[in-house]
Amino acid sequence: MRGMSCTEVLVKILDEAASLPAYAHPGDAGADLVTTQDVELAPLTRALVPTGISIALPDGYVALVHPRSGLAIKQGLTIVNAPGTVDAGYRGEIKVALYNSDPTTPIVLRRGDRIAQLVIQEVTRARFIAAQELPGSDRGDGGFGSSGR
Ligand SMILES: O=c1ccn([C@H]2C[C@H](O)[C@@H](COP(=O)(O)OP(=O)(O)OP(=O)(O)O)O2)c(=O)[nH]1
Ligand SMILES: [Mg+2]
Repeated sequence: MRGMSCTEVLVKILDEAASLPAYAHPGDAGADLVTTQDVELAPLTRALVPTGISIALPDGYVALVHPRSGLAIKQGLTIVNAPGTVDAGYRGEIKVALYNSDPTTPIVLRRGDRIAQLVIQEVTRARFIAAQELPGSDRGDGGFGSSGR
């Protein structure tokens, strides 16, 4: 069986509460990110939360900031712009736009809590070419439920 490929990514730690993104299990796609701030999210509010790291991705890669499903299901914690896009050239601190989707219960996060996960992926860039006509396809312009439930 083919193993998962592995790419070196330089990480700068910016805060004492931060650490290298960590995979909980061998084979995991998502490496957990922590918050370096205490955060209290009132119901139906959002906040941009620092992770205490910046990274240098090789060209041709992207880091996607995904929610953690446990926090999402148990507390309603999600990410407004999920998945967040960290461009290869970005050298600033990675931040997470957290959202408390629960209508009644605040969410309390403590410095060092794992709040999101980073998925590293190879990407293709397009050379966009303006065209008057597009080649036909089986789907055509059907979408938005056109195939039925
Ligand atoms: O969840 C996220 C999303 C983005 N970023 C950082 C890295 C990314 O490279 C940069 C810009 O993100 P994006 O392109 O999504 O935001 P924008 O609103 O288009 O801003 P910009 O004009 O800076 O591209 O912000 C994060 O730290 N976390
Ligand atoms: Mg942008």
